[in-house]
Parts: sequence; C-alpha cells; structure tokens
Amino acid sequence: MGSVVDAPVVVEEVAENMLGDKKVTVVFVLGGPGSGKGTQCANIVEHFGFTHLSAGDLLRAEIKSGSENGTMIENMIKEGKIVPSEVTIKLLQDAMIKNENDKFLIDGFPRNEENRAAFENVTKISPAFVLFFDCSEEEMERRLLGRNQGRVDDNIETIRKRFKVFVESSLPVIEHYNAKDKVKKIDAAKPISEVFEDVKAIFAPYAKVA
Ligand SMILES: Nc1ncnc2c1ncn2[C@@H]1O[C@H](COP(=O)(O)OP(=O)(O)O)[C@@H](O)[C@H]1O
Ligand SMILES: Nc1ccn([C@@H]2O[C@H](COP(=O)(O)OP(=O)(O)O)[C@@H](O)[C@H]2O)c(=O)n1
Ligand SMILES: [Mg+2]
Repeated sequence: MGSVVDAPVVVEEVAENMLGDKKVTVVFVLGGPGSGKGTQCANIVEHFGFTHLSAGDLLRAEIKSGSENGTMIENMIKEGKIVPSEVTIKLLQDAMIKNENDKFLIDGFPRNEENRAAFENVTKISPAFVLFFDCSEEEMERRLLGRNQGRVDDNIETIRKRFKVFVESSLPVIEHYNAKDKVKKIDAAKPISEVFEDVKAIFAPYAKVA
C-alpha cells in the first residue's frame, strides 16, 4: 500500500474569470441609493467601452416581462429588500453571455454577503476592482426624491428602508473587498462632471485604443 505522502496530488484547475470561452473583466459599482452609480456608469460606457449591467434595471425588466418571479421581485423592490441571489445572478449571467463584450460594469450588485458569495461560487468571476461612490444620506435622499423616473421605491418611506439595508447589508460587502485592497473610493457628493474626472483617472488603464 503506497503511503499517503506518495499519492499523486490531483489539482483541479478552475478557470478564473472565464465565461464560456471568453475571459471577462468585471468591475462592481457600489454605493448607496442615489449616489450616482447609474449616471457614472453611462459615462464609463461611453469613454471606456464597458457594457453596463444594472442589477436593479435587470430586475425591473424581469417584472415587466411578466416572468413568474415578477410579483415577488416587485414586492421586494417596493420594500427595499434584496431579491434572492439566484434570481439576480441568473439575470446577470445571462446578460453577460448574450453580450459579446468582455468588459462589464455590474452596478448595484453584490448588495449583501449572500449576493457576493453566491456570485463567486456560481460564476468563478472576481472583480478587477470595486468602484465605491461615497455620498451622505442627506444628499442621496435629495437626489432620489428628485429622480422622477416613476420608480415605486423612490418615496421617502422606502428610501429610509433602502438606506438601512445599505448600511447593514451592503457596507459589509465593501468592507470585504476593502480588506483585499480592491476598493476604489470616490467622493460622489460633488457635481457629476467632477465625479467623472475622478472616475476617469481610475479607468485610465482601460482606455480604448484608438
Ligand atoms: N454628482 C451628482 N450630483 C447631483 N445629482 C446627481 C449626481 N449624480 C447623479 N445625480 C442625479 O441623482 C439621481 C440619482 O442618480 P443615479 O445615477 O440614478 O444613482 P444610483 O444609480 O446610485 O441610484 C439622478 O436623478 C441623477 O441625475
Ligand atoms: N443586487 C440587487 C440589486 C437591486 N435589488 C433590488 O432593486 C432595488 C433597486 O436597485 P437599484 O440598484 O436600481 O437602485 P439604486 O441604488 O440605483 O437607486 C433595490 O432596492 C432592491 O430591492 C436587489 O434586490 N438586488
Ligand atoms: Mg441605479
């Protein structure tokens, strides 16, 4: 009988950041509700050739499509609660597979530890970095109440609940990545163009080759 020490070690290779046969770059864009994630993602798409995937937009599209999960998602959004990870991850994964780009901004995800761990386990994708828009609740509240997109969750009652969820569930995710030196924090309280100047400096290495 061969000793345990002599036994060949079989290392199972897990291909990191592969989506089918393409290698992808993913940036998580996080920050409280109203911090300007969607606004800045649109700028990044235009200047740096990323594809923007907003978890909230994908969930709202799922409600509109009349999917069997629609009512559950709608109720959770109205309450400011976080939809079960499997639903959101499937939407994000499908969107990345369908798109031929290999650079994605994932906006508003992961919003809690369950989101984060499940995404890592299911996709084996880790973010290149996490862009964190830091903004006071006072300013975010002002922006959300003026957003005027007809959203069922942009009312003061739901906004308060979303702030609480952000502090209790989403900030720990940012802390997790901060401990790995992966967080790039931006002062998001400034005017849109000034915030984008700071964003641009971070994305410079990803500049499109003309
Ligand atoms: N830096 C900023 N200064 C003032 N208003 C902003 C700024 N960034 C975004 N906004 C406005 O605030 C609202 C929320 O922005 P949005 O990008 O939808 O935030 P998020 O996706 O983080 O909730 C929108 O009406 C947007 O036009
Ligand atoms: N990862 C996510 C992202 C959004 N959501 C839900 O979608 C709502 C709106 O998310 P959003 O990212 O569009 O909101 P903003 O931060 O952009 O204002 C959240 O309050 C959650 O109810 C979720 O459940 N899980
Ligand atoms: Mg948004």
